[in-house]
Amino acid sequence: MPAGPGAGRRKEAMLRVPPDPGAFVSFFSWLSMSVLLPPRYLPEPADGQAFSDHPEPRAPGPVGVLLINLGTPDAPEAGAIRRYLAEFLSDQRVIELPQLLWQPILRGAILPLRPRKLAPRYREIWHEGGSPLLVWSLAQGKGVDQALKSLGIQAHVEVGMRYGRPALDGALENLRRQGCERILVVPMYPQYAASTTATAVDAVARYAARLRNQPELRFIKRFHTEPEYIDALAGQVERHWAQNGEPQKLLLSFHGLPRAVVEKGDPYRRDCMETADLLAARLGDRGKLVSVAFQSRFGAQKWLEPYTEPTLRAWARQGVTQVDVMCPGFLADCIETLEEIQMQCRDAFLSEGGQRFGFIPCLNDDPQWARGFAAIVGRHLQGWVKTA
Ligand SMILES: C=CC1=C(C)c2cc3[nH]c(cc4nc(cc5[nH]c(cc1n2)c(C)c5CCC(=O)O)C(CCC(=O)O)=C4C)c(C)c3C=C
Ligand SMILES: [Fe+2]
Ligand SMILES: [Fe+2]
Repeated sequence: MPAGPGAGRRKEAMLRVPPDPGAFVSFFSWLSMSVLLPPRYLPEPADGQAFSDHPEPRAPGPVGVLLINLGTPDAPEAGAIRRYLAEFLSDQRVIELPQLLWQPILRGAILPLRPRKLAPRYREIWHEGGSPLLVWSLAQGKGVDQALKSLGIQAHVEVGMRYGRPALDGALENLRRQGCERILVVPMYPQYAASTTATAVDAVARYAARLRNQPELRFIKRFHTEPEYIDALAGQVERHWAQNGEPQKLLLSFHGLPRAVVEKGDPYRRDCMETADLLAARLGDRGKLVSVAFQSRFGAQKWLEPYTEPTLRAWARQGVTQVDVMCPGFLADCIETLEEIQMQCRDAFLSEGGQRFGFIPCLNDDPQWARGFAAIVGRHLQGWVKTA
């Protein structure tokens, strides 16, 4: 179609970026910080060669891999849970409301009540080494480290949490202290969501903004279509079925998101559906057992549907007696899988007449997944290290 006279103007209008309301706030922080204070950067390790005219040629430093997971409370107690939720739920990538409106609700209604309700639930799932999310994330970091070495890839692997400990900044400091000038950042979320992946990227960028000598950074956006991930999920399902028999239905339960953020362009739902299609195809004939639902609705607005627990209840009422549930969006078991699915959803399904509820664990310390994750990481290190 030939471009009409208004086409250029229309295109220009499409490209115009609306003003960022946050800029108003940044203006005041600029006024208070930059006008009065010089920039303050983190100290750099000195090698004494800064003024040398003939410096020793430097061998390229080691490569760092930073695995980032969500984070979890330090203890299964109301105080620790309150500190964790305060940080997590103050993130505007997670709750897309103006702070002026949201903070009174968070501080006045959620933080006084929810931690006390969550404490016994965390206690039920707590491991000797801490919160399961932490224990399994660290185990996965160790597994990836070993698997990279056995692929002949030399890299320092660190695990950092977006909220709580071990802190992301500390993990990045550890990598810098080990001389890593090239860092691959790997959010531990197979499916991209702004509330998980993008906030991890933002936090790394904020850390980098505090450095004079920035490392070279790469980011993995998502890896839900990588064959190693789908194979590891299929392996987990097949092992479960070999021990327990096949169910009538296999429900893939992903963490939910508010429907509105998907309508505004978050690709998360699509990533989840692609994951389900690939896993179903990988399971062959038994792929027809697969359905998808979304768990963990929070607040009053509509979240992604169908919801997990009502789906299981409805199936039981319709005469489905045997189901398995798996949570492919979580690499590590956590309160969402061990308590919400394995306990609450099991009770709901059995109370409606279901007879067998199977919970298929997350990939956790599965050695097949450690090798697969390392292979995915290795592909993103191409050009930085020798890869087979
Ligand atoms: C209220 C908004 C929330 C959004 C949006 C959200 C997205 C989201 N979360 C995960 C993964 C995890 N969430 C976990 C716990 C958790 N999530 C929310 C809220 C939102 N999540 C809350 C309030 C909590 C705390 C528990 C509760 O109060 O119910 C966890 C587990 C942490 C643990 O300690 O075990 C994970 C993991 C994803 C993947 C996601 C978006 C796709
Ligand atoms: Fe969540
Ligand atoms: Fe939840």
